[in-house]
Amino acid sequence: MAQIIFYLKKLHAFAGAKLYITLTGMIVISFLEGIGIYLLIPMLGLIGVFDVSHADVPFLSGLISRLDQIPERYNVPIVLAAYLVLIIGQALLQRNQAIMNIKMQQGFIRYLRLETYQSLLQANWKFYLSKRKSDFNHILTSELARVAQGTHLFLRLATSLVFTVVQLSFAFWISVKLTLVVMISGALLALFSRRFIKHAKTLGDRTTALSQQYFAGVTEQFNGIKDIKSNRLEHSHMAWFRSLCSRMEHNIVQLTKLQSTTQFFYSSTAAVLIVLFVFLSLNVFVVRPEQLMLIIIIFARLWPRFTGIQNSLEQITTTIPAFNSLLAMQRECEEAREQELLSDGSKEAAIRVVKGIECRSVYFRYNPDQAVYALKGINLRIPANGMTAIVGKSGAGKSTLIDMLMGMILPEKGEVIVDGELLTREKILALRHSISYVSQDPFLFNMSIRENMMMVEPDASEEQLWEALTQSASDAFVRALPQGLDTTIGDRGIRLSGGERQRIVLARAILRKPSILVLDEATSALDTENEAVVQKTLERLKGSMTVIVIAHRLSTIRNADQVIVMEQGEIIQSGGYQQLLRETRGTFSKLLAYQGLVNEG
Ligand SMILES: Nc1ncnc2c1ncn2[C@@H]1O[C@H](COP(=O)(O)OP(=O)(O)OP(=O)(O)O)[C@@H](O)[C@H]1O
Repeated sequence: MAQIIFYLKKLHAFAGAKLYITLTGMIVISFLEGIGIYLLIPMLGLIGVFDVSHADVPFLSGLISRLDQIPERYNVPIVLAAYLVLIIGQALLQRNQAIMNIKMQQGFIRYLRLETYQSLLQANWKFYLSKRKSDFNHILTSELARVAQGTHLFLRLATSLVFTVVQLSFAFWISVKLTLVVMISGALLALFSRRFIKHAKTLGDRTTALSQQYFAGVTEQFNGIKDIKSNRLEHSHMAWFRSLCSRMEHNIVQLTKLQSTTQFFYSSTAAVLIVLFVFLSLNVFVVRPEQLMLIIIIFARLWPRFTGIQNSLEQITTTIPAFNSLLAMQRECEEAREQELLSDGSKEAAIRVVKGIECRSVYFRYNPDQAVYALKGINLRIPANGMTAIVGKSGAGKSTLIDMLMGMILPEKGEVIVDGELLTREKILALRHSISYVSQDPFLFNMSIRENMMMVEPDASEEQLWEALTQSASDAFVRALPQGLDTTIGDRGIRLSGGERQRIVLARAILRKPSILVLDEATSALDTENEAVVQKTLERLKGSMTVIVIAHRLSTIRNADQVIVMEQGEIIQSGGYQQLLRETRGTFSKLLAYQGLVNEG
């Protein structure tokens, strides 16, 4: 309930006055609907179904006596015209209401989407380390829609309640005893159907869990489709998918069964009650036929409302898990917030590193509950405008160290110092603004090469673009593409090879003229010839920017001013390339020996 109120407040903040207009509209429509039915009585009276001229029905008898004063020939047209105006007016209102409603609902979905997306973008890297990508897809698609639907259902429920209260008052006015019978029966049924609502909650939880599994599974499957196909794992994956789909189908059928069962109970009880009513009215309470007619009409209006309320409650209950997941995700994002995305797009000024970056006794663990440290007692100095290479076996902690230097993660113990000043949360973004990072599996947007590059440097000239492409050894292959720089790449365009993608991303990184260029295995897919070009470029760049390189292929780092060798989260060797080469017993020499590079030093 608390979650629904939280989102209702959000809806209120988003929709403002529109919310009240919609709610009022919903209530007015309900009223008109009620009056329309009420008008049936004089109409029936006029056509002589029964005599209502002396009817002891509140409001109606007054209306009828007024009709009596008008010449009889006008009575039928007046009542029929009133009925027409009412029903057409109501239909028109309903039309506008439906449009307004959907506008508000869709607007609210957009608002939630933007808010959630922004919270996600504002969260720090550590938050992402603990999440699956599919969780974000799931939240932003299915769960968000369910939350908006739940909020909408809640509004419908609120108007239903208002309408029910109004109708109940009418009914009380006509006959207290009979209305009490309806109410008590309704209350008993509501009590009885509590277990249905509980069951609905369980099914709702299961729906969330299953759709989360579905999203995660499908995303992972298609990420790994090459492995699946090349290893002939199609059958086992199909079996997994089939079983998940069956469970989802079963869950939905269960939900519908539950809803239909409640519907059945309400309809059957309605029939039993109507029979009981007619019997009691005629034999025990001795009610006039017009009154009985009205009571039955009101009852027929009221009972579906009870069913509707029950139904809405069940449906709202099934959406509560979605409310929980969205709220939990937003709260986590809030806790992990490292920045505020400003609507005018402004960012903090980039800082240029002039002296260097230092780590002093830095410790870091991915999981504070485990004893294993990914970084242990790291002491190092990365001089500005030089090239530092980080090497070591897989899992040694190289990427973690780079993340620390880029301010993506913060030390558990120890300090990171940039140009003599402690790297605090406040300075992280300014530091990152001065970094270009190229990963092993670089990311390119599904647009042209030009657009991909200009994204980081919107004012770049044609000359600057080509210069960056030349420096990353990409100029020749880009020229050979059908539309050169304007060729679309990615899923909808030309598919580039791993090495080509790496070079384009490297060009993009260089174009930005960062203060620090970080290459995390960024040249792993290049052939020897292209790698030599990139090496020369790095050699040239290092005078004007700080270059940090992780490389498994040690030939890449021959020009490094400093090499840092890591093992199990610690720095076990460091120094110039040539110096480490001379330390024949050191790990670096061994790594070189594995790659047959000892004599090439
Ligand atoms: N997101 C994470 N959650 C938990 N542990 C992690 C995470 N990322 C890395 N680790 C652990 O931290 C240690 C260091 O990993 P890191 O990725 O820094 O190594 P690396 O030297 O870059 O390896 P590689 O060369 O294979 O990329 C490893 O033991 C790894 O299992």
